[in-house]
Amino acid sequence: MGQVFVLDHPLIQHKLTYIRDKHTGTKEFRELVDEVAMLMAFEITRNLPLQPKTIETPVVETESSVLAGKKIGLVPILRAGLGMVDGMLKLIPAAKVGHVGLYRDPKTLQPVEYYIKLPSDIEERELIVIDPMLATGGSANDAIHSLKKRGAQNIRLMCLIAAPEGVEVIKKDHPDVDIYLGALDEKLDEKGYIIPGLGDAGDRLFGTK
Ligand SMILES: O=P(O)(O)OC[C@H]1O[C@H](OP(=O)(O)OP(=O)(O)O)[C@H](O)[C@@H]1O
Ligand SMILES: O=c1cc[nH]c(=O)[nH]1
Ligand SMILES: [Mg+2]
Repeated sequence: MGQVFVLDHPLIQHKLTYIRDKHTGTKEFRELVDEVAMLMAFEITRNLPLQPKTIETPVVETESSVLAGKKIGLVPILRAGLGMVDGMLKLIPAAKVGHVGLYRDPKTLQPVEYYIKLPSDIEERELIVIDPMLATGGSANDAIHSLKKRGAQNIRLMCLIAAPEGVEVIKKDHPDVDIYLGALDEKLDEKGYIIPGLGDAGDRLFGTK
């Protein structure tokens, strides 16, 4: 069964408060999402494998450690997932980036896929699907299905905020996928928005309405 990790580092929680605040404008919202994505990348890479490397310090030869070169792929769900890419690349600069374009139909709440472009070697990569919001779970669920259909073997999901409903959908349909969250909120409202949430992540990132 997939595990759910709420990354409760104080810096993440502090920044999330201002991300949620409706008085935070587009520029600051975008900067905060970028910073939180970087902090979450720090937590999510905690178990990356290391390999020994012999080096010389100015004083003595010693055996130290370097990353073992695990191949990582970031897969933002368009649009709002784009806001988290640069922050993650600051810590994982060698990652390749695939894109899945999906929007949620406002009436049916069903995801509609309109674009997909992935690194050619996704089956060898550890993929991290990124989206600020996991609401009904339909979008992330669909994105993960698309990746698996194309050969992905190893997938994790990282979101700023999730509703319990969305988490349950991913746990049920993709028990192999671990979920990393900045916060697990209370519920969805009748329009499928996360309560308390942050509103519409894409609109707040890009200044649209
Ligand atoms: O879990 P769900 O119920 O599927 O909802 C979550 C999705 O909704 C938002 O995208 P949106 O459809 O607003 O597209 P956008 O990023 O282009 O604004 C969000 O970024 C997720 O992708
Ligand atoms: O609360 C929500 C739910 C879906 N998409 C968003 O951007 N926000
Ligand atoms: Mg949106």
